[in-house]
Amino acid sequence: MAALTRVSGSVGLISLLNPPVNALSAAVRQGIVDTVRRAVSDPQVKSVVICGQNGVFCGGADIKEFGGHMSGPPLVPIFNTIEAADKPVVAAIEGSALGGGLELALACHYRITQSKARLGLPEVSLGLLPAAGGTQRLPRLIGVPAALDLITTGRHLTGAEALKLGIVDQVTDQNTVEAAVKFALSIVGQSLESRRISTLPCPCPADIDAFFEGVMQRVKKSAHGAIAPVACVQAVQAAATLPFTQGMQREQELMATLFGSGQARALQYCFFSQRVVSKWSSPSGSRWDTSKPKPVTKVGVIGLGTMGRGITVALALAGLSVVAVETQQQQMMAAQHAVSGMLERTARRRGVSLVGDQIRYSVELEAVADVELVIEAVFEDMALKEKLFKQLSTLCKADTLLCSNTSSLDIDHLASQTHSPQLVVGMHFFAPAHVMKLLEVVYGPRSAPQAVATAMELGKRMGKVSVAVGNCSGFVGNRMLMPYVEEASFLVEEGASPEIVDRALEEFGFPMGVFRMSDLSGLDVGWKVRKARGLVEPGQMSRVRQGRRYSPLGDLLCEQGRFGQKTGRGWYLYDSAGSREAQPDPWLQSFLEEYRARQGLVSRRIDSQEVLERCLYALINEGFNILQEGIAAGPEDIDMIYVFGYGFPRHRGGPMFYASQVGLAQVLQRLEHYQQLHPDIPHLRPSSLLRRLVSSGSPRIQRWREIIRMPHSSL
Ligand SMILES: CCCCCC/C=C/CC(=O)SCCNC(=O)CCNC(=O)[C@H](O)C(C)(C)COP(=O)(O)OP(=O)(O)OC[C@H]1O[C@@H](n2cnc3c(N)ncnc32)[C@H](O)[C@@H]1OP(=O)(O)O
Repeated sequence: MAALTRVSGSVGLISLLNPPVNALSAAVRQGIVDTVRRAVSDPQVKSVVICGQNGVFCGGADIKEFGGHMSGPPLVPIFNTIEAADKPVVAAIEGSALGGGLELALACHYRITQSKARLGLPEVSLGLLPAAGGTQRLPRLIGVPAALDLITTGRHLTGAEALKLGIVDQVTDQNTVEAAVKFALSIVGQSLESRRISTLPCPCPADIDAFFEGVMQRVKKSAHGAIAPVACVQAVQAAATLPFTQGMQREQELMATLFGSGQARALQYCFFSQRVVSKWSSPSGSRWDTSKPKPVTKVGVIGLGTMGRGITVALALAGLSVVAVETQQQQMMAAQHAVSGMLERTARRRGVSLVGDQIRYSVELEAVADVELVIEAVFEDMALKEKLFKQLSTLCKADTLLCSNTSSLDIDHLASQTHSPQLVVGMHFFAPAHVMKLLEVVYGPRSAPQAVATAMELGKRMGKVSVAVGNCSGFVGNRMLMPYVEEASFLVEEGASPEIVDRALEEFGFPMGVFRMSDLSGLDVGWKVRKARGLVEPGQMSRVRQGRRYSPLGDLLCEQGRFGQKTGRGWYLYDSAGSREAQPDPWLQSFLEEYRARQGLVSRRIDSQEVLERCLYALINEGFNILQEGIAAGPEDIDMIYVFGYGFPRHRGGPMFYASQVGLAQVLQRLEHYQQLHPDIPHLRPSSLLRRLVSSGSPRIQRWREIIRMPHSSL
């Protein structure tokens, strides 16, 4: 798991051998212990280089080991031994040096890196902190503010950025290991005193207490209840205020509280789930590993409203040629202007340079005749989309993939308008499309495996987490959102205020509660959908529609012109149209009182437990229905959709993982309880899959797929 060879006469070359990322498994750690001992005691070895096999230095601790019993030598003494060695040790960083991988490099006396290598301490995104000395060595090397930024965000740096910050000593575009060996030969005999980071003083800001107080406030605010970022700050504070050995003790104590936490389990589940969803499969038997994506270089985007603009930017940033079509000249010009600005801002933020002339604008649909894939992003109007798909099917090349960005309309129906329904899939982006990481790829029963594979691959090229899902109204994300949003409105009818509902959800970890989110996206959006479904009865207050409970509150607000932030009034009051500062609205309070009185509803006190249970369990219950119907292949798919598309707190793992943490029997029992109280709300009726899982002993979430696939009686 680690090999020692002697190269260039006197350099001991230690290679980590654990593909694909040379994670520090027990065997690798033992390998490092053995090879370092041999290299240090071999009189013919004058200096040492540590590298990783296959162009990757080290992806950090082996995350797969975290769930079980940890055995093998611990990292901290290994790294201390390396640092204390009396022969120079040089890290040769290629590919990645992340987490424990970077901590290993920090224990070495010198670091040489490939310019494109990725370096970072991403432990915080796994619910942990860099507990093999990372929180103590990095601040000593680059100063407290820069170390705090890297450790609390977990962001990756390129080799070139790492050089600027002083994390590495040299960057090369040549063979990194050869450069490191050459360097190792050149430093034999030099003093190592100043190279042992643990012995360096920690460069600190002037008023250290005030500094950490400010940092802690900012970190807590953006953590939304995640505990790891807070522990990271505490650990770095220890580096700034304590000697190294005591700082290390503090690091270990903080790590101990994080390591066994539910949040760490949830975040590590997210890490693996993100990879699971890329290995998609569909009920027709098509799969990621047997379906080859079609090469795509040129994409057409039709409709340059908010979504079309964002999609155009995302495609261009991924290096694709884009033909952007908007039928009205004036709207096209406005879109062109907006896209240029978005591209410039995003490129600046990401530190990438723009490639010119990637986007061609046109008012003619024929402009997309030679593209390999079209993404339609026109209004959510089935008649308009039908017409467009018919036209595209005639004018595009016979093998062009036709994709729709619809958020809820029937993909099969759109496919049926074309000559080649197998080439039609949904590509459902989330606003703003160049920022949000989620892409729902929607397949129908006739979609070709290659069409799904191509859309998934295109999403990946755009840096998205692509999740393949089946076709149904609202697909996965919006279908589950309906009961969640409806429950929130029912709670307000029953006595809660929008503030009470939002506070409970925000304390749970959502960046915004239902009502603040609705005000941001516009109440008219849901109004339009409800109208299309025949649910809206203007001026009417009836609370039963289409045979089930309905809340007309949202419709009544829209009828008053209260569309949310854009009109300065919605569920909240804003200083002016477009302002973001939500204030409780006394008008809304009296409106609700009057509404309840007219409905004969007696307002009652609703606590945050009820808010969370009714909103979240209704959402989760719909998730179980979706799994049962095979619309999502597994709970990981749903969880990644909610984490990346709907702001579900990542440290809760996603709704299905959260349900597994709460306990499926508990979720079932509470749903049964609420269903008894509200028999007119169908989405509180427990899903039969939930019942089946509970009667199977509530297995671990990783086993749900087996149970879902098992034949069962519907009784
Ligand atoms: C109580 C004391 C305990 C002490 C514990 C000490 C703590 C140490 C802290 C750590 O080091 S935690 C780990 C920190 N490292 C990371 O977070 C890196 C995670 N990996 C990545 O970001 C990426 O994988 C990569 C390294 C940048 C490579 O990306 P790429 O896109 O090239 O490949 P992937 O598809 O992501 O990964 C390929 C394959 O490898 C698996 N994998 C990656 N990293 C790890 C890892 N650290 N441990 C175990 N497995 C890892 C990944 O799951 C993929 O597997 P698959 O089966 O092919 O899907």
